[in-house]
Amino acid sequence: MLSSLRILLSATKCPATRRCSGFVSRMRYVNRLKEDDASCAAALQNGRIFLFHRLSPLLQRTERGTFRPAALISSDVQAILERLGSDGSLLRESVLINCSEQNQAQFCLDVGELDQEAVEEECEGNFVDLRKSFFLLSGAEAPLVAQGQALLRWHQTSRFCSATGQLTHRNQAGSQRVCSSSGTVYYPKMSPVVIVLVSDGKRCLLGRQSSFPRGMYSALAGFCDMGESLEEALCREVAEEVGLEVQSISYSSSQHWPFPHSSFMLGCHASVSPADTQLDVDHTELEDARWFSLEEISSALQVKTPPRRGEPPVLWLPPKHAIANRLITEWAVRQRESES
Ligand SMILES: NC(=O)c1ccc[n+]([C@@H]2O[C@H](COP(=O)([O-])OP(=O)(O)OC[C@H]3O[C@@H](n4cnc5c(N)ncnc54)[C@H](O)[C@@H]3O)[C@@H](O)[C@H]2O)c1
Ligand SMILES: [Mg+2]
Repeated sequence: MLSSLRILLSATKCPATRRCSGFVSRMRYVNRLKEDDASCAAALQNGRIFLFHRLSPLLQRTERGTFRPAALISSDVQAILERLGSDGSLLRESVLINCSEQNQAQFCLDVGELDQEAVEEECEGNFVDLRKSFFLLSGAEAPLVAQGQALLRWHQTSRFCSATGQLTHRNQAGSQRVCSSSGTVYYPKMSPVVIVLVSDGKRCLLGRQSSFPRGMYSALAGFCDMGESLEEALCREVAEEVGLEVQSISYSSSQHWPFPHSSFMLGCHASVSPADTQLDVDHTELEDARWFSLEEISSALQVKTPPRRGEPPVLWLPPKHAIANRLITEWAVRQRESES
């Protein structure tokens, strides 16, 4: 069946082509910080720090009433830590995220050992659960916070070598951990996940798990099994979850997703024959799956905030930064074009 699949690759913009100036030197700088502890320690002194408390990012409200992640100056964080009774070594546990377009190294730090309210007061912000943050932040900021949280989570759950049981030690950037006994090097891990928007040419297919908020539907997704290609995983997941065989696949884009423990989401579109759209939903995986018309999707894309408790249920979709939203939006645009 796979050999008959049509696989179309879309030309996706490289991040470097968005703004050419300085991209190469910034990336080389970040790479150097990962490899050279002394350079990274120096960069930390002049860097920006994104604070987390038990993996929830610190957000500040802007004058316009929107939210942004607090990017604090390193020396300010040091002063705050000292005022709150930390011995000062905590700052060195910061983990390198990236480098801003202003050439400032960006780090994340979890201050979960300090009193949450005291830090919030000092920093004039609030620690907000990451999932909630995703609905509050802009497109550029959410991935940064997600990356920071994923790195911090990895460090918090990788303190011991899984082969020897001995402690592991991180480098200054936090880009790797090394077993103190065997020298085995560990790098942050992601699980590949395929996410697919299936269409029958007129409608698109969305599903919901019982754990989703009321009324929310998303594209079908599933973890890739060991040894599988992206296409094989996609066909298997669609077959398992809704009992359909896809005919063609086109790649859209990818995304790092911090839930449940860092996934690498590979986003695709797929089509099924209009003559073969009868769903056979596996209810152990999905509470529901349905075909939605362009009209239904267009109005769901307009829903900006989830319905409140007591309000009538409406279809709503994952937030803008979620690749599911992108796939659904892409489908709606193409569908409008083909129907006009
Ligand atoms: N960013 C987005 O737009 C978006 C949208 C939908 C789903 N997702 C993510 O995709 C992920 C996968 O979707 P799903 O839950 O439908 O997957 P799924 O259909 O593969 O079902 C999940 C089950 O797969 C098993 N599993 C196999 N390998 C696993 C691994 N490496 N880690 C965890 N569980 C594994 C577990 O039993 C788990 O309960 C979810 O965690 C979700 O956060 C992201
Ligand atoms: Mg699934």
